[in-house]
Amino acid sequence: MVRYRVRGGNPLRGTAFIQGAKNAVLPMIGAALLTAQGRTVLRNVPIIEDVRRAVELATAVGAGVELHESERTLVIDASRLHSPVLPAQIARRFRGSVLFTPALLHRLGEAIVEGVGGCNLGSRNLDFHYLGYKRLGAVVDEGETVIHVKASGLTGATLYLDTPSHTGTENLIMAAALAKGTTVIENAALEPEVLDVIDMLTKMGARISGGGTGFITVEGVEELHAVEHTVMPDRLDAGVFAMAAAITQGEVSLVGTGLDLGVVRYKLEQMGVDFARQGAVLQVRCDRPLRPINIITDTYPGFATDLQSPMMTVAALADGTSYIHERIFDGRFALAAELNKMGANVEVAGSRAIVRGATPLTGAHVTAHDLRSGIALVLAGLAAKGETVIDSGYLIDRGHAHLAPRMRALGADITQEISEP
Ligand SMILES: CC(=O)N[C@H]1[C@@H](OP(=O)(O)OP(=O)(O)OC[C@H]2O[C@@H](n3ccc(=O)[nH]c3=O)[C@H](O)[C@@H]2O)O[C@H](CO)[C@@H](O)[C@@H]1O
Ligand SMILES: C=C(OP(=O)(O)O)C(=O)O
Repeated sequence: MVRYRVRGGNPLRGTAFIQGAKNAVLPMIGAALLTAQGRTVLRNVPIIEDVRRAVELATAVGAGVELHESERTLVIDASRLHSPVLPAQIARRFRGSVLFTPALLHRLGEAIVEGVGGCNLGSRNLDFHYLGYKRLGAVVDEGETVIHVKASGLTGATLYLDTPSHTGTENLIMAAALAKGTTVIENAALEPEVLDVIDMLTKMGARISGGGTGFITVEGVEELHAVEHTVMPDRLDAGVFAMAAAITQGEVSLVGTGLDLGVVRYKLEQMGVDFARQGAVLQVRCDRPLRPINIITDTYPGFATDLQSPMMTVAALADGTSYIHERIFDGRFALAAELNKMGANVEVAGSRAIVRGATPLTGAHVTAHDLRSGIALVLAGLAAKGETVIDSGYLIDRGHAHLAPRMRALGADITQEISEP
């Protein structure tokens, strides 16, 4: 049992070190399993619970994995994969487990998926993944709980995604990388993390073009080799630290090479937050009352759904009425009721939320329902009067590394408590 305890009121000041991206490192661990040739080294690995689960899962299928925590480095030897089973007790704890399927298919001719976890955000289908594998020549047997994918070799095909699924795109690229012939993926995801995965696969010897255009072409190759790759910075972690500076009327320098906050920066600027790029450092400060905002979540380069919850907290502290339209997931407003316990005024109607601010927030006992609602409650706690206790903190640790010490270094009063269940 993990619980966060936050006492609000301190402005955050100092330097925040942004971690490597969760949504890039997980497919990269999957990609490392595609090759039997040598050992893969991943640098700038975020030490988050999802990475620990991915290490357990890679070990369960036969990879030798060393996680060097203080060096933030993973060394993966996938030369001796022996089990096609993604065991339920590990796979159901994180979404990234779905990204192991292509490697098992190529290396062992089958993948037995006993479950896929991830944030509880309403429907999270995987039909694009399985339809894509079928088009490439796999046989997919979708049982009640277990999915069995089999293939004695994949062949390139034209694939189309109804919506540009993030992990769907990554999985189909990995499946196509070692297929015979050419695969075209239409309506592919444009997220920077997908492009980082393409970079790594290209270094491994894959032939991929069109990344970032929505139309990806993959020319299958015979084999891939192990490489060293540095995981890109986590723009969601960076967004959270920028918001923490904004709501506490603080000033924080974000350190993480090449950070681009895109639309999140522009939205925060509209709310009155100042950003200044100083070479490789992005400085964020706020010394005025926040203005309300309208947000519509979308796939990249739209406003990331994963920052919608933290932004709801910021909106609750802004002076006026903000409107949020969630367009990616049909169940991503569990935060509203928790924020309302703290004094916010959030009204939800279907996929839209109206946030009437600014209401003073008061510490309360609240629950994280998913990773991003959890971190949004941490933000609320930083701005609230008194103490906020956030339960189900494991969900926060799925995606944010060393959260309490990194925030304490900026002056926040936050502790993480771990107890036996
Ligand atoms: C590990 C990882 O990278 N997770 C990210 C990834 O999740 P994930 O890759 O699961 O998200 P997707 O982009 O696939 O899903 C987006 C939407 O498409 C729908 N869909 C998706 C696939 C499919 O086969 N059929 C289908 O209908 C889903 O139900 C959902 O409504 O992208 C999400 C959207 O940016 C982020 O919130 C997650 O942090
Ligand atoms: C939805 C998220 O993650 P996952 O896809 O890993 O559940 C998230 O990071 O907010």
